[in-house]
Amino acid sequence: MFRYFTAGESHGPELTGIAEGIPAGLPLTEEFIEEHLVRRQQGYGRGGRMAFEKDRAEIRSGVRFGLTTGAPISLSMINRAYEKDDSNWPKVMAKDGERGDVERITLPRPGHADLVGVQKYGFDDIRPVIERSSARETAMRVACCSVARRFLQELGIRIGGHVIQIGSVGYGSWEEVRSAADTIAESSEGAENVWRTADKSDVRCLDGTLSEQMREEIKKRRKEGTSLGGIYEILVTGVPAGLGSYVHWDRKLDGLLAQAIMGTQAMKGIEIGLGFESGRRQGHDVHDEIAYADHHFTRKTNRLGGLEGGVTTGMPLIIRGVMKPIPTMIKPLKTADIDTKEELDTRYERSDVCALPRAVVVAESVIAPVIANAILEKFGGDSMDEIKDRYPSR
Ligand SMILES: Cc1cc2nc3c(=O)[nH]c(=O)nc-3n(C[C@H](O)[C@H](O)[C@H](O)COP(=O)(O)O)c2cc1C
Ligand SMILES: C=C(O[C@@H]1CC(C(=O)O)=C[C@@H](OP(=O)(O)O)[C@H]1O)C(=O)O
Repeated sequence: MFRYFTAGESHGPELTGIAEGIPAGLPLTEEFIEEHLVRRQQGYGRGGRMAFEKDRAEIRSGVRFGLTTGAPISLSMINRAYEKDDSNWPKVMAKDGERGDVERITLPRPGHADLVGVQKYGFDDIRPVIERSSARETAMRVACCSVARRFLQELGIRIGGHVIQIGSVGYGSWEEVRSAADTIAESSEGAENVWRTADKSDVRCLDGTLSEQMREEIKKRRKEGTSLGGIYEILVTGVPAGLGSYVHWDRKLDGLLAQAIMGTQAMKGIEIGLGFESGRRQGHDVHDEIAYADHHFTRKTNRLGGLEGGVTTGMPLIIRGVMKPIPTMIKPLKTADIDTKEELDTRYERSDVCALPRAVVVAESVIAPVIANAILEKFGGDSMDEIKDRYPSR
C-alpha cells in the first residue's frame, strides 16, 4: 500500500515528506517531481509568495541510481520565505526560547482555519494554525504524490486537469466541455496532453477565449479587493477496468477519490462524470450504453465518468472539484478579536486572489495515490517487473 505523510510549517525552514509503499525498480528523478512543483506555482491569480519560492524536492532516501529501492522515500523542500536575508521568520518560528516581542495574531479570517484551530487547540495566538493549515503544505503533497504519479505513468495511466469555471465565467454545458477535453485527451499523451498543451502561466483552460475572460474576471475582482474560487476538471486516461470495489463501502473508488479531493484545502465539493447534473436528467440521458469492440467492452458515452459500482469501467475517469474563494482578502470582513472579543475588520496579508490553476495540479496529484493503491491491491508485487507481469495489456 502506498502512503505518504507531510510535515512542516508554511514559514518554517522546510517541508518534509515520506512517500512509501512504491515497489522497487521504478525510475524516479528529482526533475520528474520538479516539473509538477513548477506547475503548481504558476497560473494567473497567484500571490507574491509564488514569485520567489523555487520549489524543488530533494530525494534523501529510497532511490538509488535513479530507481526506487522499495524503501520509504524521504523528501525535503526548503522554504525560501524563511531563508531570505531580510526574513523575520526564524524569530517568529523559533523552536525554543521565549516569545519576546514576536507579535500574536488575534484576528481570525472568516473562511480560513484560524478560529476553529484556536478553538480546537486552545491557542492564544493564531500563528500555529496559519502555519499548518496553509496550502503551502500542498507543495510537499504534490512532491509525495508525484511518486505515485510516476508509478501510474509507467503503466500508461496519465492525469491531466483544466479549469472550467472562475467566478461567473465558465463553460456552458457538460457536453461542451467533453467535446473539447476528450479530443485533447485522445492524443498519445492521454490526459497529460491537457496540461502539456496549455499555457502554464495562464488559467490552464481548454478554450483560449474563456481563459482570457477568466483572467479579466480575476483582474476585476482583485481590484475590488475580493477573491475568487471556481471549478476544475481532472481526467485520467489509460485506467484498466476492475479497479476499486462494489463489495465494501470503504473501498469504492469514487468514495476514495472524494476523500482525496475533499482532503485538500479550500475544496467544497466533488462530482464524478455528470455529477449533480445527473440528478436533473432522465436515465436514458445518463447511463452509458455498453458495446464490445477490439476484444474488450467499452461504453458508447462516458457520462458516469469511468466508474460504475465504485469500480473502474476502463473509460477515462472524469472528476470535478469546486474550490471556494480564497479567504484572505484586501477588502476586510468583520471578525471578532480572540482576546478582546471586540468586532473589528480583518487584516490583510499577502495572498493569492484565485488559486484555481494551482489547485488543478494539487487535485491531479492527490488522486494519483488512490489509483496507485487500487492497482497495488489488485495486481500486487514488490518490484515493477512483478507488477508489469501481472498488469493487463490493453
Ligand atoms: C493551491 C491553494 C492555494 C491557496 N492559497 C491561499 C492564499 O494565498 N490565501 C488564503 O487565505 N488561502 C489560500 N488557500 C486556501 C486555504 O488554504 C484554505 O481555505 C484554508 O486552509 C482553510 O481550509 P478549508 O478551506 O479546507 O476549510 C489556498 C488553497 C489552495 C489549494
Ligand atoms: C505558500 C503557498 O501558498 C500559500 C497558501 C496560503 C494559505 O493560506 O493557504 C497563503 C499564502 O502564503 P503566504 O502567507 O506565505 O503568502 C500562499 O502563498 C504555496 O502554495 O506554496
